[in-house]
Amino acid sequence: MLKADQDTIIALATPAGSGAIAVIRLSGPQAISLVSSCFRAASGRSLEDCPGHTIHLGNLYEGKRLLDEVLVSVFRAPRSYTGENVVEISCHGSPYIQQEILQSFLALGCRMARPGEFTLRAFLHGKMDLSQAEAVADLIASENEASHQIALQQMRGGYSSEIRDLRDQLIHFASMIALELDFSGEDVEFADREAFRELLEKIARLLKKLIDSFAMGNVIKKGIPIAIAGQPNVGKSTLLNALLQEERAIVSDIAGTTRDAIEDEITLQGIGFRFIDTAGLRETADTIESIGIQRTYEKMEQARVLVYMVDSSALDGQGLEKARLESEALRAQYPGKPILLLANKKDLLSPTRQEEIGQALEGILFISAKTGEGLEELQQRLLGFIQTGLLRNNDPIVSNSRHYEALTRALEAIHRVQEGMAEEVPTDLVSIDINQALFHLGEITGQISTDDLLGNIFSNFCIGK
Ligand SMILES: Nc1nc2c(c(=O)[nH]1)N(C=O)[C@@H](CNc1ccc(C(=O)N[C@@H](CCC(=O)O)C(=O)O)cc1)CN2
Ligand SMILES: Nc1nc2c(ncn2[C@@H]2O[C@H](COP(=O)(O)OP(=O)(O)OP(=O)(O)O)[C@@H](O)[C@H]2O)c(=O)[nH]1
Ligand SMILES: [Mg+2]
Repeated sequence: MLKADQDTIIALATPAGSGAIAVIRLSGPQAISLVSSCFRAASGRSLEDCPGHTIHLGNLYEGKRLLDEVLVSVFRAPRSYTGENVVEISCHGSPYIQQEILQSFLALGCRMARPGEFTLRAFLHGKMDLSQAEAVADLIASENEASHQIALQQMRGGYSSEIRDLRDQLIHFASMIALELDFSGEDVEFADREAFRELLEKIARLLKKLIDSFAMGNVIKKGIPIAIAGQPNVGKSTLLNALLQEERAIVSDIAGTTRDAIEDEITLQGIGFRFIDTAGLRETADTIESIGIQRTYEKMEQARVLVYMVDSSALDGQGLEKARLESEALRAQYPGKPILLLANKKDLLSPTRQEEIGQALEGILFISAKTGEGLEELQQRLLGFIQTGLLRNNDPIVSNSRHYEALTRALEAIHRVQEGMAEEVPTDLVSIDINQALFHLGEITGQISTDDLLGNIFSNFCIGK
């Protein structure tokens, strides 16, 4: 079913609905001849005779009926996106015209493309490897600069060429070792053990680097989670609303207003941040509130950055000491997690009081969620926590969980090979692990794939891609 078969497929490449222009794309052996048979070019030339990568103005007909005046782009196999003959029809963007054109080609023997089928064909014709094809879907889905950068980098080859290269070298050793096994009676060594060890070392280093990048890649793709926690009534929900510029969470002067975590995303300087407003932390007999508080702890656990808010207008001497202890407890509980101490309700504070609090709680940031004062500085501090440098340098970042899985398995197999060699395990056993590593590396680039896997990946694409 997933073979690059002889069908000519068709789909709307632009979003459904009306627009200035819509693009209908055909791919397959008959694409050019089918369009040619119902297109009359203004130049008088036939599409059949024109070279690839050319555009033609003309009229499109269904039988004798004029459908639209269109621009037709012709790509000839193998120089096209899919590697097949491709024709793109740019028509006027009315849903009616789009449907009429689609219908007329279906009647002529085209078939509607399945989701991702154009890109699947590009993969099957060797126009791109599997990780590049997956990046096409990520690119379309990316909504901020950071995830766009990652997808674009992966689509242009990313880490897959490096993986392919190391895999090829590993195949070389695998075949040398297989040769040794063929001569098992004699004591011969075709594979240079020292060079092999170096290669394994190199592969393990690359895999580890890629695996480590996933934590960041995943977070960037989904938005960096930032939990806003603190006691009831300090102004957490007011802050969420202020950041989102929308009345997302209920605000009231009743302590315990927020019962369940509420989250939403905004983009700051190209990076998606997911802010999570939580139920205020306190001892409570209320069952529902205590479930909410339980959830607060879960969200604090999952967050990349913790914002801990206090109500600065309510901090007397005792409160100040309590806030200091709380912040220390948090640092002990979440070691390594950036924690930002926020003093809210600055608008209610006298400058001298602010100074006293600032001295007692080092690094605390004063804001007023109500007036918006200090929010700019808050966003700057949050951005500072996330190494923006990571987007500037060109180190590849893995954001695809299928790749993460395969990389992890491949590294495990490489480690087993390394151990096996160190312990002088019989060569035939070591070669099983080498093959495992080859398998998992090949899964990433698609050098090894099954119809099931491909079906799974491409069915998540949109139709027309
Ligand atoms: N109109 C249109 N815009 C589009 C696409 C498309 O298919 N059609 N793309 C689709 O996603 C992207 C561009 N990707 C493309 C990639 C390769 C080729 C292509 O014709 N490749 C040939 C020739 C290369 C060359 O001239 O050197 C080839 O690879 O052999 C076309 C589009 C984004 N914009
Ligand atoms: N003056 C002043 N009042 C504020 C400020 N921020 C919040 N408030 C008020 O403080 C009260 C509590 O605000 P919320 O945002 O509901 O507090 P919360 O931390 O979400 O409370 P819980 O959901 O109960 O945990 C409301 O009456 C807000 O209007 C501020 O910066 N200045
Ligand atoms: Mg609240």
